[in-house]
Amino acid sequence: MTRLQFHLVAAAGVLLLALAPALLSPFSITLMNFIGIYALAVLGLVLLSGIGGMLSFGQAAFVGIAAYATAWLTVKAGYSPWIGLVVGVVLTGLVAAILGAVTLRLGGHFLSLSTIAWGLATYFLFGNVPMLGQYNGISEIPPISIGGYALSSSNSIYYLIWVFVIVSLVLSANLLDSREGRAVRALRGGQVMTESLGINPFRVKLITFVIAALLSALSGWLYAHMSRFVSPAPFDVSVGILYLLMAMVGGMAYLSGAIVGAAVVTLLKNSIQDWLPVISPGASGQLEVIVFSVLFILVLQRARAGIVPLALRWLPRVQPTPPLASGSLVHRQQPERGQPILTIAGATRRFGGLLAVDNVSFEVKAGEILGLIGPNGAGKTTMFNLITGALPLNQGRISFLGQDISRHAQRQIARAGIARTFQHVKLRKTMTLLDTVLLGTYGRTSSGFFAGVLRLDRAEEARAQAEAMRQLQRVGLADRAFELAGNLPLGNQRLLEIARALAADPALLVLDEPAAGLRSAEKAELAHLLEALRAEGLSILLVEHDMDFVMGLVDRTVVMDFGAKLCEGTPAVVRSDPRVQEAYLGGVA
Ligand SMILES: Nc1ncnc2c1ncn2[C@@H]1O[C@H](COP(=O)(O)OP(=O)(O)OP(=O)(O)O)[C@@H](O)[C@H]1O
Repeated sequence: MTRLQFHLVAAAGVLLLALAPALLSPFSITLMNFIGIYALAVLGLVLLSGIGGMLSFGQAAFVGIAAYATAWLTVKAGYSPWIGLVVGVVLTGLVAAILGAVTLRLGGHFLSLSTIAWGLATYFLFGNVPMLGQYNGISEIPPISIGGYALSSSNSIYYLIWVFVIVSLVLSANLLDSREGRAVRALRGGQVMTESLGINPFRVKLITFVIAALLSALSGWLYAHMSRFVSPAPFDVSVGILYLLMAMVGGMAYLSGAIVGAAVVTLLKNSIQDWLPVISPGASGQLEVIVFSVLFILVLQRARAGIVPLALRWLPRVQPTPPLASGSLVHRQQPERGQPILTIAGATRRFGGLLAVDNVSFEVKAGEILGLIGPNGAGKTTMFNLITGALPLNQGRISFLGQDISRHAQRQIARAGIARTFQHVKLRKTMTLLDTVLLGTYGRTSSGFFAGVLRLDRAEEARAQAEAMRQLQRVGLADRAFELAGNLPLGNQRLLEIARALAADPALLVLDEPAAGLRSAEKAELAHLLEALRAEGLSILLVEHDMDFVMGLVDRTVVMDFGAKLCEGTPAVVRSDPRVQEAYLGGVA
């Protein structure tokens, strides 16, 4: 399907939505209103949990904060619902920023557990504060008015709800297709990967968390003025779980999954409410919970990815948008060949009583490939982690381009010009090759969330895309730019990681066992690429096990054993050193 056809289909969908009030019964429109209101909250959850990887059970609390804020302001203080919208959104954003700042550093399921805690706390707060009507809630909330026209009927508020849904969907899609959106998509790759790209994962998580809360706030505002009544029950943690179910049914990783999931679960809930009283009069409330619990488990077991990816398999693929590709990002002036660029002086790292790196000193010079080798447990990986900032030094000093980086965080080191790859490839499998390499340009570009959402970033994005295409060409993967990273064989995935690292325009490339797991043809291709990069003036530090690969490629080698530096020199010198033969080569030379 071409882009034009896709836009025509989308326009037809919007037209159908616009005609719905003329075609459907008022009851169906009320259901559609609920679907739209749920979809807004679920859209936030998709961004937060499905795409950003932060599982939240507490999204209903944010819906509630905005709903109560507008209810109180309009009923008790007599303000317009539009003031209620502004205050509701600001208040929800503030609460989310504070909660996020406190909880988002928690790893793994501790974050999810904390979302349950504040979900419950908010529910009890609503139910116990006399000003908020306690468990009776606040009633007689006025309808929203536009230019003196009150949106008091289902049909009239319908348009407002769906305008909010469509605008939020489009803006969220814009975000995901921008510099910061790619950072959100990278979060699931873990802290070490995101930091290695110069991204501050905590900041990205916090902003995503606030955006998700703001979408919930819009949902809460519309809910309050559509229902004209708020009470604690619709903002309970169980509703937060229902939102999660909607996201999972629709497709957690897809923005459109929010609408599909909200629609399927709302329609199902409605039909359950029709037939459960017939099966079991008097117990339908409890049975509904059981039916949804069973559904949740079934979805987890059978269709974890949701409906949207299933449907996408049958629908024609939309042609990828051609890269914007114009102009170029600023390139760094590479240091003069032969100048020391990385100096390690007396680096020491202990793990308890074990000296993993023991007073190691060496230099990497501009334009050379330096190999760091040693037998298993010699301390190479620890040394690698010290250089890239993944581990702090106990003693010693590391300087890069004359700057002391010993105490720098990983992302500062990345931004200073050291780009790395990983022994176990760290790629987001569902990102295209182009997007993967674009991630590498993060530290060289500056468009923020706001610019991304409003598409004010296109000029910079065009330069970044041109750069990403150039790096893909450099590693020989340009013709596969729109394929998914997960579909590549391991050898190509390693090349892709190198392209991503090169997109950061580093002065030093550090590679962690790049030949591990590669077939000999792939190794030859990799060696050829590294030689070409050296010829262009790039400096490379290679931590590698594969002796043939290292010795045929590097200018100099540093050998480590038992945490200490054993010797250093050209491959010929190192090969003939008896200490090395004894410790590592076992007489191979
Ligand atoms: N996080 C850690 N906690 C405790 N000990 C560690 C830790 N990381 C590494 N070590 C120990 O430090 C020593 C050096 O390990 P390191 O992984 O740096 O060696 P290596 O040369 O990279 O080995 P390999 O080639 O097997 O990866 C080993 O004895 C290892 O068990």
